[in-house]
Amino acid sequence: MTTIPVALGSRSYDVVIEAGVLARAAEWLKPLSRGRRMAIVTDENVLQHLATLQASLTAAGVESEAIVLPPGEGTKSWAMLEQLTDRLIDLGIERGDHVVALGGGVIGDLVGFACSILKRGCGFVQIPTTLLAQVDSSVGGKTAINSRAGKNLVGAFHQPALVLIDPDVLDTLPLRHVRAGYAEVVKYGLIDDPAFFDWCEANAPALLAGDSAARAYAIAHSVAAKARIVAEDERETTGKRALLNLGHTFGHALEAEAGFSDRLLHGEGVAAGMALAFGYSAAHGLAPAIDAERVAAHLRAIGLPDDVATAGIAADGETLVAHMLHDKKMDAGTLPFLLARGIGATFLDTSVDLADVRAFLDA
Ligand SMILES: NC(=O)c1ccc[n+]([C@@H]2O[C@H](COP(=O)([O-])OP(=O)(O)OC[C@H]3O[C@@H](n4cnc5c(N)ncnc54)[C@H](O)[C@@H]3O)[C@@H](O)[C@H]2O)c1
Ligand SMILES: O=C(O)C(=O)C[C@@H](O)[C@H](O)[C@H](O)COP(=O)(O)O
Ligand SMILES: [Zn+2]
Repeated sequence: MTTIPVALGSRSYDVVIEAGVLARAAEWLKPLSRGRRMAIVTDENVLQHLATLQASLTAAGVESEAIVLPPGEGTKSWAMLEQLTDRLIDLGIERGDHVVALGGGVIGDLVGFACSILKRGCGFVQIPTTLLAQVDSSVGGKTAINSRAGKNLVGAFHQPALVLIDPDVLDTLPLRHVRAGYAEVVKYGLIDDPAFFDWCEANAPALLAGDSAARAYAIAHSVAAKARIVAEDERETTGKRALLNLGHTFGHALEAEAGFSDRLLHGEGVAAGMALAFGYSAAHGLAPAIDAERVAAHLRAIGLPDDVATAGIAADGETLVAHMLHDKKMDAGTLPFLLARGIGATFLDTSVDLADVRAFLDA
């Protein structure tokens, strides 16, 4: 068992990683249940793992009630937020209770946000069931739904009380979603850890094939990287946490163009966005062209998009930049970009001219 603390003072919590931990989840959840019925929120594709979780709770004498939502990015919506909060209120959830989010980043983001506003804030636990959620979204307390105008535009910082990661649940995850989650894994190498990028190049095939050692290493390494960054800059105010946004300004614009649908998964948008950020950096003499090509080649080799066209998007630079103006990093009318000086050397550039970005995207 690996336990990684997220050090945030009174909001600190542990990320517990162990194969098979879902079947023992009650060991951690029973003390949080206060002898009361626990609400578990999940989606229709996670029912097998819901059964394992509920069996563990039942065996420990903890009652639970499942709320099963439709799968997909469309669930991060006002309509689902309303439905979910009404249901939690009907169940009598109190501030001192902990709601369990069992699912991918969609369920985690929605449940976390619902819990941030329910009775002005109740507790929640993340039990992530996708690679993306295990390496990224379950840790750090960013919660949100999408608005008509863009990605994650309505949300809150609300930390979970605990994150329980069972890598074995990934055995049922379709390969397309494993690949999409991998984009957020390789992101940590590109941000500030070139040795981890080397590891990714060597081990991505094993990881994608479900090799348990590669999977365990990638999850623990990613969680440790995210925990370190979040502990330094919980609310993205110093520029440190913004590094986790590498590829996201481009990626969210591509996702918006795809209508936040299965046409382009979040991780796929991030992959294309990271390749674009490196391409832009190289085109402007900031990073060696060979690094940008190495990043794009790696993403292509494992079947992820590496530009606008391979992301399946036909929009021009002007359209994509218009989406970017909703980016949450906007500051007094300026949009800072995550660019790179090379692999493992990402930085926040506040001097990017959007006309250059338009021209780069059109080229
Ligand atoms: N809060 C954060 O810090 C953060 C970080 C990264 C991404 N995100 C958000 O996360 C979301 C994407 O998350 P995601 O990629 O997990 O998508 P997702 O939650 O839609 O899950 C992907 C698909 O896998 C299914 N699924 C989940 N677990 C499964 C399992 N074990 N077996 C079989 N099917 C399973 C789901 O039903 C869904 O169809 C985006 O909305 C993104 O914005 C948030
Ligand atoms: O945790 C963070 O900080 C991140 O930026 C992680 C990202 O992978 C994630 O997609 C996040 O939700 C994007 O943040 P946003 O502020 O651009 O919505
Ligand atoms: Zn992301």
